[in-house]
Amino acid sequence: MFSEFSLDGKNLALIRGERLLFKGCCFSVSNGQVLQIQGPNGAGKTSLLRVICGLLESDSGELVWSLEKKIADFASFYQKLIYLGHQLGIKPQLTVSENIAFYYALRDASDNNTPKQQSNSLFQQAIQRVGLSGYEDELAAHLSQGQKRRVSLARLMTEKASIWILDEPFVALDTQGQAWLSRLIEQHTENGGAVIFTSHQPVALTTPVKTLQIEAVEHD
Ligand SMILES: Nc1ncnc2c1ncn2[C@@H]1O[C@H](COP(=O)(O)OP(=O)(O)OP(=O)(O)O)[C@@H](O)[C@H]1O
Repeated sequence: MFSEFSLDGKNLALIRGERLLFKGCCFSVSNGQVLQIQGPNGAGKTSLLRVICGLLESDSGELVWSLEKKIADFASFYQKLIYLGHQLGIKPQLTVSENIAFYYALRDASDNNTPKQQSNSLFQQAIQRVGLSGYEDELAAHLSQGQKRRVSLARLMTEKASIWILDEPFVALDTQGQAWLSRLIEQHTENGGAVIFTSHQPVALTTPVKTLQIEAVEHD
């Protein structure tokens, strides 16, 4: 379903403030693969995700994106990724329905090919799939942390991004929510997508998971 792509991180190093967070960081991700970034608090996992998304620049090393086996510029790749960070990106003053409708409106604004009626039925399915049926008219501000996380994760179903970049996506989810997210990730990779995520916990997936350990650099 997704065109052929790969992303290679080569010898990346990052300094934040005066502190060298990591160096010599290498990884590779392509269609159908899952990469879990692990490491202690403050090692630089979120920072690395931000480097991958182009929100931070590494101090050395490079990221090599390729599409259909050809080296691609970041702008072409940017269209293909979605980043869900620590901030959930939901609007507390809007209801669950309105938040999810907003994601679809964003998607439709950049995609004239999906008929509106199709979006509406996808929208109902999304609310059901994230397990928030019955909460459609609840203000997001009044939801629990896990329910807010579920609203945020609905974006994964609205976008057609091939690479999902997820910072601690399992945080606050209950057992059923974790199983649902695991299945969503598996389905995405079965369709040829890729997922890069951080988690302090091991995650059970049927898709093989590559791991990248970020070690805190020793400072004197
Ligand atoms: N804007 C900033 N300026 C300077 N240092 C920063 C900035 N943002 C983050 N840092 C520092 O970079 C380090 C790595 O932060 P980061 O959030 O990437 O770690 P992490 O591995 O994701 O941690 P955690 O497991 O706690 O989420 C931390 O020591 C943090 O204080």
